[in-house]
Amino acid sequence: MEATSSTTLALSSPPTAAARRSPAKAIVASHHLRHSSVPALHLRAVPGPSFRALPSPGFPGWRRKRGSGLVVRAEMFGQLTTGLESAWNKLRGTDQLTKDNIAEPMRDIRRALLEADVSLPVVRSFIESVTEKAVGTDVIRGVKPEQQLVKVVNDELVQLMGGEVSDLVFAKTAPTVILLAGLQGVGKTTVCAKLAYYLKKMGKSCMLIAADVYRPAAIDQLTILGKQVGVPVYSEGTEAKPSQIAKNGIKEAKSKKTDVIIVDTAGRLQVDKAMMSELKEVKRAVNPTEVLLVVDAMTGQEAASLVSTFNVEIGITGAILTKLDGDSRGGAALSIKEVSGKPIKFVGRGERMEDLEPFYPDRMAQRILGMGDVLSFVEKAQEVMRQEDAEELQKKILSAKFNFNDFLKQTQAIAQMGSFSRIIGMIPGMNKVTPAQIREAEKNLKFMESMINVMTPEERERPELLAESRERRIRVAKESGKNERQVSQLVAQLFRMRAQMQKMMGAMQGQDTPDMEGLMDSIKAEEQAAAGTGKRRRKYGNLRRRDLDAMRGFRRR
Ligand SMILES: Nc1nc2c(ncn2[C@@H]2O[C@H](COP(=O)(O)OP(=O)(O)OP(=O)(O)O)[C@@H](O)[C@H]2O)c(=O)[nH]1
Repeated sequence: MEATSSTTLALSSPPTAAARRSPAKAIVASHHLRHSSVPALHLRAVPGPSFRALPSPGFPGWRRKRGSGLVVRAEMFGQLTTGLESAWNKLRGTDQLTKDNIAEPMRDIRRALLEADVSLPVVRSFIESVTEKAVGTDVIRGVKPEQQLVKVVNDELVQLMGGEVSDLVFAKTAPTVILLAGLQGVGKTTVCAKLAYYLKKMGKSCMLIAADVYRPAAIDQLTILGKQVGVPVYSEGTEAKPSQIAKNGIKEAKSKKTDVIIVDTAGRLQVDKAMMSELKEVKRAVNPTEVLLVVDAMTGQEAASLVSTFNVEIGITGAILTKLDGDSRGGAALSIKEVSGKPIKFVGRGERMEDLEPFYPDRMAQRILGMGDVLSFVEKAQEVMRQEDAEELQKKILSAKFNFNDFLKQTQAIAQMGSFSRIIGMIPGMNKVTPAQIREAEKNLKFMESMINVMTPEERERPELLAESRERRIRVAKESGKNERQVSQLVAQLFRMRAQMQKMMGAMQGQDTPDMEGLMDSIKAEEQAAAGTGKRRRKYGNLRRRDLDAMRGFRRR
């Protein structure tokens, strides 16, 4: 038995004689960004009776130790993890992520991905989007640039692998038919049984259909594995046509009210016409809910183009990636979704029946980076920052200090989140806003920004300066190409926002009981009264006067 402890460990060089006598001494915990620039080999230390021979890229020989009481296994995608690490190391001592200082780490990431056999177009678009996001990321207090880059890379890796976990789809009315395809030796027959075992644990009854008639041993193998997991296997030997076997098998499964039927099909050494047309025929005969292509992780980006080819030829719903426990470099896991558009639904991580699990892009990304702790630290820091920002804003509103910087920050935050129109559409009750109104709102935002941009830092900080000084307003108007009245309106608008926000915050905090009705009435009246109507003129006839009143009112505070 293995894997009771799963601490990720690293050796910075092949073990010395002393280290071989005591492997534990040679192991350095890697739960933090390491300083070493020496490529580290990722190992998983698990208690066990022997020291198993395991893949050791770059350090042949030393893994043959036996009887040490320690089982050491290469961590998945260890080489890729190591390659990425040199990227983080290059950012040490910097205090920000910039286009310049990120160039070299991005080259390391690019190299690491290519060495991991990720397809070139995928690498290119990945690098582009990580660069763009990393440079545009706000600095979070307490978070180092290298940690921030880890987080950006993690998020992009998750997206690259499909974002969400792609669940198995079940037919609305049973049985669900799963058709498995794949080249010879990829682990298809084994996956049939593993999947049945997995579904059985979910409480589903299963049946396996042996439709691989070209390799008699495959039928025997499936029968044995079926027995092992306690699932019936339907077979008709090697004489019948695969499509007919599958049809008959489904009939039998239906009579037994089986929930899920898994059809094992023949594998070939390479994609050929005969294979594709036979698969098409079986697919037509069984009308499957899922068609899953089993691919071998060791074949790297080749696996991704296979998924693409099968999808074009027969139409598939997803892939199952086997042999991830081996010395695979990660190219398949990282390329499949992006290259083929089809998700990886399961991964095989060993030969045992329980070694099949759903594919979780986020867990996979974390395994690749080997930095779960850094990621959660950055996430927490982001959360704290959001909270601090909100608290800061709240304080400012309550003490009537909401200024033009805050105003700008808010509008820019909206811009960052996407176009104004999309944001408006998301606000409940706001979806009746017409496109013309949205365009108008966007224009207004730009209009206001142009005035704020020419204010001095002091004026932005203390809008009272503008309220009190006509010269300042005239200057802002001149520099922004607007007129004095427009600047006065903007200043008055900020004071009105302060008043409204303060009243609402006060109400939320139970500090006073503002005249909410009056406030809402006045907002509604302003919205309803169309510009230039008699009602609007009566109520807001002297807009300049009202603006000045607002400023005076707040100057007294
Ligand atoms: N290490 C490891 N071995 C696996 C995994 N899945 C399958 N295998 C092994 O790969 C070998 C081939 O598996 P099969 O299931 O016979 O492959 P197949 O695709 O059905 O092969 P054909 O019937 O010839 O098309 C077997 O020795 C399996 O035990 C896995 O996830 N990890």
